[in-house]
Amino acid sequence: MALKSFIEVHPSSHFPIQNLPYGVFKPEPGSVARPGVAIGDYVLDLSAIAAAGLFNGPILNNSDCFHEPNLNKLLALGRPAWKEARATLQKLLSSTEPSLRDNESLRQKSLIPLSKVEMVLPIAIGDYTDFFSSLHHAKNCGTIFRGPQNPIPPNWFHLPIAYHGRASSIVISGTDIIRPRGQGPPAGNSPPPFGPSVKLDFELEMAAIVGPGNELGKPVDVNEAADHIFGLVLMNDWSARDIQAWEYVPLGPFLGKSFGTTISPWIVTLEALEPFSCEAPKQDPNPLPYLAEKISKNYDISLEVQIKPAGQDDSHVVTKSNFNNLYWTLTQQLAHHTINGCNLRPGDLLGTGTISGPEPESYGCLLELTWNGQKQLSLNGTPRKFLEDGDEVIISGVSKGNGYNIGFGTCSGKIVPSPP
Ligand SMILES: O=C(O)/C=C/C(=O)CC(=O)CC(=O)O
Ligand SMILES: [Ca+2]
Ligand SMILES: [Mg+2]
Repeated sequence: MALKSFIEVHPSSHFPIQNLPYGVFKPEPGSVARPGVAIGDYVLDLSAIAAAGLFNGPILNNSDCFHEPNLNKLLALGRPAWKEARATLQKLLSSTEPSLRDNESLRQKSLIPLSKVEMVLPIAIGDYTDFFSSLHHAKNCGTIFRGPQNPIPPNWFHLPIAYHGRASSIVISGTDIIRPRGQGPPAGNSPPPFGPSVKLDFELEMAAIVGPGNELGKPVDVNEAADHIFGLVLMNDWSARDIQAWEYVPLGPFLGKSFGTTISPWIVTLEALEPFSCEAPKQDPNPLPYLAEKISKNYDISLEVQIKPAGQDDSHVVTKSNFNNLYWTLTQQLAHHTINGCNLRPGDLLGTGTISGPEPESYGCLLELTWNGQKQLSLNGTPRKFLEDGDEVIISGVSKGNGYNIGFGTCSGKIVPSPP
């Protein structure tokens, strides 16, 4: 029989007992942030569970990792600790286990309606890297910028391309995004125009949260890389296409990306996603040995982006994609990142890159959906080429199982005007 919680969970919920994603929350404004897992319409306060002595397995029984304002300590402990925490929590929340179910005062203390809490960034992010791992996205961008002859750079099929992003401007879902100002490409011999970006875009991405990481100088083997990934979040790599187009040759994205990146509050663990793992696309040419993995895994996660245009009450679906569109796997990304000896640390964030599928309805950003503004989308009659002030972008993600969902909730942000 399927695992069931004593807490009633609607079949459409993203957060059944099979999921138990980790976040960090404040029960009320001004209170101390603490780790929790989502279950149905509630968050279970893990600091209260730890204080009650209910993390009683061999690794976690004396750990203070659930009394931290972020998950970094838990991430550093690695997969054996993550498995123990999951087993403890699934047992504690199951319909047949009395220790929390029948303890009214602990239930009152530890189960808080999601509608009441404030979610904060679940991790302290030291470093953020953003990959470029969807072939469809790479091909579309290359065609737009360089024409259809050779859209994909020759290195693309040999290594997962990435740039170093900016960790300081990563924000939690719900945070407003201030339209960046900057230089755009000049017309003819004129000086570059300066002002609020006129080509503000979203990018549909997911990101891996790094676990223990590696010592400087000691690369992670691709076949062991999964043990360094705690889980995944949804990510929006907001991009100012005009700023980016003018600045990114020769050193890559800079101010066109670093003004804001939004992540969803709940980290869905690789354990919870395991029933949705699937074979990654066959790679041709074969990757070099350090990137050749015994098991090449993707995940079947349906992704969707909606835009709620300024002044409207309804949001409109602009694209539907799937995580399994990625060519380079998470484990290849992580192994490649460390192959030169670079060290990853607990809480580092590795963005997948924009996840575009093969069909125009599955493109992961407005650059592709409007072909760099050559076409426009109709949001129930409202035209859009790029984002306008007041527009809200809402990403959602879910894996649909037999009778339950493993969901990510949403990752949203609203554009507010540049400062005067
Ligand atoms: O192929 C190019 O020259 C440019 C590609 C992009 O602009 C894509 C991009 O913004 C990178 C990303 O997905 O973050
Ligand atoms: Ca990106
Ligand atoms: Mg960005």
